[in-house]
Amino acid sequence: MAAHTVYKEPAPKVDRENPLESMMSRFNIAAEILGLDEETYNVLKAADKQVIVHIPVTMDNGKVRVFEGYRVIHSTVLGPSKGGIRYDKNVHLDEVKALAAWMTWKCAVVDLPYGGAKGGIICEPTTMSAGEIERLTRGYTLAMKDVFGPDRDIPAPDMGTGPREMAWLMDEFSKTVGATSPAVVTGKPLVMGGSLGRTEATGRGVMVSTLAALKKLGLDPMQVSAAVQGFGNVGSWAAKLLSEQGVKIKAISDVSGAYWNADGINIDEAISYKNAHNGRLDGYTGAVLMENADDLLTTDVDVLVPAAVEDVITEHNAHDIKAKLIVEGANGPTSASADPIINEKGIMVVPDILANSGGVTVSYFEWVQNRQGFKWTEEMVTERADRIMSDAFEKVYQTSQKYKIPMRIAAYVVSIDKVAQTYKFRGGF
Ligand SMILES: NC(=O)c1ccc[n+]([C@@H]2O[C@H](COP(=O)([O-])OP(=O)(O)OC[C@H]3O[C@@H](n4cnc5c(N)ncnc54)[C@H](O)[C@@H]3O)[C@@H](O)[C@H]2O)c1
Repeated sequence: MAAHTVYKEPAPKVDRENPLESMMSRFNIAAEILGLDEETYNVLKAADKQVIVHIPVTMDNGKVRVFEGYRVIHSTVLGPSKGGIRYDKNVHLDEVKALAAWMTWKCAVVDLPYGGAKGGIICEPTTMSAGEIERLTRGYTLAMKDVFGPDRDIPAPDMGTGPREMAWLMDEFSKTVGATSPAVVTGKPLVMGGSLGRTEATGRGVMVSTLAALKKLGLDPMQVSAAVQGFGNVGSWAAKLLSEQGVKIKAISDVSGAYWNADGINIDEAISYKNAHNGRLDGYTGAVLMENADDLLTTDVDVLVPAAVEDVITEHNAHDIKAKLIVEGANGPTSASADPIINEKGIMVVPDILANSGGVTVSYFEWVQNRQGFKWTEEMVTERADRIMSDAFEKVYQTSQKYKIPMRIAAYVVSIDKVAQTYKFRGGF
């Protein structure tokens, strides 16, 4: 059976579990459960297209620097591909490939008519001027003009990029095709076709899926405590919305450290503090600074929300986790090697491809609004996104019950099954 195929890829440059291998090991388990035939397995495991470009940019000192950029289209079986663009010095093709495949599964699990893609440029945006970043973004867009398109491939922000870069991308693409094309990219500024509700969408989806999971576990949100790792867009919104539902947030963290308060942290206060201090919690006095920030992950709470970076829950600390529920706000916060330990302990995991899919769902709404030429109200966005998240959670949960498998594998089963069935209908060569 094809699912046993050994999958070999070059090791990534970074010193952590290869994200592509992590993704493939879960993909393989789900493929085996589904009894995926060899043809479909081989089609779905490989990226459709990998584009590597070299972008010459005139730097402020007058010299030309050449940057390497990628766009990986993993699949367009369900529709045009969708996925963010990352600007970071550690971007490497393997990671982009893994992230592109994750986008395929993420879009499929929430039933969006999208395939998966991801892009990236090896650069250090924090050391570049706005002008240099603009020229880089426009150069990348021009280089990708035949890849991007509202019906082909729709980028969005990721690490190191935001509404500003998406505005430049939209403008450059529009000039290239000779027509205003807002639907070519999502995550745009609100004034130029961005969607209401996008900022909080991922954190909101984390909250909705946490409540759905607590219900299955028979736990009352008013009686449970939580720890949230990462206090950026996803972490701070998840913490705020969960605390509004009565969950006691006992610990939060960011790059400055982890902060603990047994009586519950006042999240609105912590967000105001962060906003007034350059986006960081350094010196926050509403909670005690924990000696070791990593202890947040193993602290005594009911719910753990990793919402910062990849590979923080590993075979080394999974044994010590006390939470009954993990809701993955971040992409890939749990190494594949930790999965068996977590399953053994009976911890329920709402996996990343389900828990943080609220973001891409509202990106999809942005694309729909751009194509409709009609702006939805915030209530419309929220109500529709919440329904999509609840339905997706229920489908994954029912699949986990049916096959007696963990939620993570169930999410892959739901996604792969949808893409595989569609592939069969569309047909190969
Ligand atoms: N923003 C979205 O809509 C969205 C959607 C889906 C998935 N995600 C994923 O969620 C995660 C967070 O994204 P974001 O948009 O909130 O990023 P962000 O840059 O807004 O925030 C990241 C936060 O994590 C903190 N952090 C970084 N390293 C840390 C560490 N080692 N320990 C504790 N905290 C640390 C930072 O200080 C910051 O508070 C990423 O994995 C991202 O891919 C984001």
